Amino acid sequence: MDNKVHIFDTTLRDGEQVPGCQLNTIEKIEVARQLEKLGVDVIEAGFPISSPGDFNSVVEISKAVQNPTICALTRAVKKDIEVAADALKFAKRGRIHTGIGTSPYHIKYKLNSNEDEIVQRAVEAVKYAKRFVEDVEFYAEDAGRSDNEYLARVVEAVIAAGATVINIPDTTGYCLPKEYGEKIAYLVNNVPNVDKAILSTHCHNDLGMATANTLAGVTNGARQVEVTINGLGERAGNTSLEEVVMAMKSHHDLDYQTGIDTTQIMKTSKLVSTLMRMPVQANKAIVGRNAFAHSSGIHQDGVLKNRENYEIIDPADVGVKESSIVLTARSGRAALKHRLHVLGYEFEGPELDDIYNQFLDLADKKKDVADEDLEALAGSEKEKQDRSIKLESLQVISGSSTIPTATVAVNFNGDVFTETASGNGPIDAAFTAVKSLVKRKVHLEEFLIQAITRGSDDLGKVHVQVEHKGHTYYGFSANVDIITASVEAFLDSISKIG
Ligand SMILES: CC(=O)SCCNC(=O)CCNC(=O)[C@H](O)C(C)(C)COP(=O)(O)OP(=O)(O)OC[C@H]1O[C@@H](n2cnc3c(N)ncnc32)[C@H](O)[C@@H]1OP(=O)(O)O
Ligand SMILES: CC(C)C(=O)C(=O)O
Ligand SMILES: [Mg+2]
Repeated sequence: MDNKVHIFDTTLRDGEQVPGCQLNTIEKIEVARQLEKLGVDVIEAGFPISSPGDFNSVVEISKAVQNPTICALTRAVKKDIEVAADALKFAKRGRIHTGIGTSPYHIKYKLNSNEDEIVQRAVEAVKYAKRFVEDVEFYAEDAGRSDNEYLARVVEAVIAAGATVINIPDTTGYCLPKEYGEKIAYLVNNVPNVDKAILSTHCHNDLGMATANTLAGVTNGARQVEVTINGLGERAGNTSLEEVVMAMKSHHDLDYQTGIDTTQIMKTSKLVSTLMRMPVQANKAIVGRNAFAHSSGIHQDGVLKNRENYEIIDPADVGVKESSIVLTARSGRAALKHRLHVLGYEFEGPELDDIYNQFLDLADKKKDVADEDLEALAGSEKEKQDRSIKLESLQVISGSSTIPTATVAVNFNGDVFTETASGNGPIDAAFTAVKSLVKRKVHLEEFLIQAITRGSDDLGKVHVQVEHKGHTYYGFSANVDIITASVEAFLDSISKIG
């Protein structure tokens, strides 16, 4: 069997079903172009019958993207199929993805039907789609909870009707990896015409097993995986593209190939997160902020001796510049000594013990220790003063009928400078003022505001990530005033630039 695994990205369809993640056509084109750079084989661009906007997006993505196949979703309904075919008319390679539920739940309670009728509707839908396009994918919705024998009957019938790809969705994320793998194996072994089509996985993450199930599907014969960037998707999400691709790449022994340029992963993740306004959790595999950050002493010591002691992926392989070592009260001498060395200070033996103890005192009081804190500990004249950059005062004007304006006063080592700026919101205005005050070229890479509880009187926690001369710096603050917290976090990140 061919070891090429086709990557079918459904960020713009299943991912876009997430509340609050809807994108307009221009945004969808931007994502589609980035998915093309990433090297996906298929882009599921939308569900054209669902709204004029989604129809239009499929049309425009078909025009904008050349290499991937463009796929449009339908129910097993003639009108859906006609509209999908119309939306795909500009696609270089168009695919209609049609299907129907095959589990007892769906057949009886959702579709008010019976097994024989569902086979007939499935076959009719595939034949009808074939009138418009050569490439027809069939999904057996809720295949995860469908009886394998019945599923095999449906699959055989739709392949005979012309389906080129057969999607076996674990729609409710119910299956265990062994169970899902056995389902694929059952189809491989019991559908006589299975070699005429590609089997596809489409797993949901309700029990946190989407990636494991997808890989179980592949090892048992599936050669297309349906995935989304950052694992976005209905409810708990879909299998995340980055996890499956990197699992296959890391396990060379499996010998699977994809067309993905993995160095584009981080860029794609950030674009989707920003446009869909959906922050990536810090500990998300591959693309989370902490995925390549080492914060405890034993790990830091190990990584400094040999990166591979604690890293199974080279960060550069997924487009992350470098892994980071965060100095906290859980750090040890090795990490401190290394950072001091980078800053130009050499400490050994009792001197290192001494500065390490001072460092621990400071680290117990702070969340993480910045370079200038270390410089102060190391005795640099320049840094003997207090912390170098502090917010002195902040005043913002904002509202529905005014241009948001911010006046920010920042204390640089005792000297206070003030700047006023406007922006598309109060935070943008304040950040613009800060940027012109600090006179450093910083690029805001990530900005995340979170409320800990749900009350309107809650503290706003802000994380900021900025890039300066190829290096990344993190800032953090918490305040009941989210604009103040944002500016403080921004200044915190800037203050860490050496
Ligand atoms: C597992 C998935 O992710 S499936 C994709 C989910 N995505 C979406 O649903 C987004 C797009 N959906 C929509 O815009 C709308 O639901 C539409 C346009 C498809 C249909 O809208 P409406 O006609 O108002 O129907 P409504 O959404 O209320 O109900 C769905 C109908 O489709 C039927 N249906 C559901 N799936 C299928 C299917 N695969 N094939 C045939 N009929 C189906 C349901 O049984 C129901 O029919 P009924 O009204 O006769 O009981
Ligand atoms: C429409 C199908 C493919 C789906 O998203 C699912 O079953 O989860
Ligand atoms: Mg789905």
